Order: sequence, then C-alpha cells, then structure tokens
Amino acid sequence: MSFNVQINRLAGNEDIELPRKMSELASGFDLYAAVTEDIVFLPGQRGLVPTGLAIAMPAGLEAQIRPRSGLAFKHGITCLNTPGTIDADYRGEIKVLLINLGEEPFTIKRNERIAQMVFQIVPEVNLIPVDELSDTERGAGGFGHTGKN
Ligand SMILES: O=c1ccn([C@H]2C[C@H](O)[C@@H](COP(=O)(O)OP(=O)(O)OP(=O)(O)O)O2)c(=O)[nH]1
Ligand SMILES: [Mg+2]
Repeated sequence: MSFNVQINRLAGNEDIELPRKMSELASGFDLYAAVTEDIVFLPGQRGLVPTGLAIAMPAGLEAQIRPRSGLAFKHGITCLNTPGTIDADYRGEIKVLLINLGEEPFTIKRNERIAQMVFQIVPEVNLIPVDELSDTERGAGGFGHTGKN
C-alpha cells in the first residue's frame, strides 16, 4: 500500500533535513531537531522539541512519534507520550516531547535525529452503546490474570 503525504518545511527551517528512512525497509522516518540553539535536557527534564515541519496525510492515516532505541539505551532519552499521535487533520508543527530519564545532561543540536515517525492505518470505527456485552472465556480477567509463564 502506498500513500502520498504532503510535507511542509515551516519558515526558517529550509536547512532542516526531511524525515528519512535510514534503511530500505525501515518502519519509521527519522525526525530531525529544529532547535535554533543547542538545548540541554537535565536528568528528569522534559521539553517539546520542534521539527520545523507540518504534514497533511489522507483521512484514515495517523502518524506515530516514537523514540529512537539508541538514544533511549545509551542516554535515557525517550518520548514521554510515546507513541505520540499526529492526527490526520493536524496542520501545526510536529513537535517531539522528549524526556531525559538518564543520569547525565543530554544536549540536542539542530538537525540531530531525535525520534521517528511511523504511519499507521486507522480504521473507521463506530461506537455502539449497548447494555450488555457478549461472554468470553477471559471475561474480566486481566492485568496478569493468566499468570507469569
Ligand atoms: O507527540 C506529539 C503529539 C501530538 N502532537 C500534535 C499533533 C496532534 O494531532 C495534536 C494533538 O495531540 P494529542 O491528541 O495527543 O493531544 P491532546 O492533549 O489530546 O490535545 P488536543 O486536545 O489538541 O487533541 O498535537 C505533536 O505534534 N506531537
Ligand atoms: Mg487529542
């Protein structure tokens, strides 16, 4: 399946790399930081990092903003609201909500890769209010109900 998604570099961000797949079959397009100066995330600190980009995708798609595992593993940098949700009707700047869960300050420079954007199909769902639901074997069991192993 293939979709066209329009992408717009916002004014002042002509130098920002367009989101890029780093290997042929990668799921995510890496996103680049559009900070105007270096920003430092102290341990425990969170903040919105601009990407300098806005997109328009067809109805029925969403984009998810996900962490990069390398940043998470090496530095404890992750997306606080992962996966971030970009709605198909959102036309504002895509921003990445990062948090430093590591022990060291982490500096982000302009045009560094900070996260990745994965497109997903969102089915159209109609919620039907009812008084009773169908029975299942699981019923209301959850949260470890089936045991550890
Ligand atoms: O990581 C993110 C998450 C969201 N957004 C933008 C696009 C999205 O369409 C909009 C709203 O996001 P969400 O629905 O997650 O936030 P909300 O707190 O429910 O805000 P709203 O009331 O605007 O929907 O904010 C981002 O740029 N980055
Ligand atoms: Mg919302």
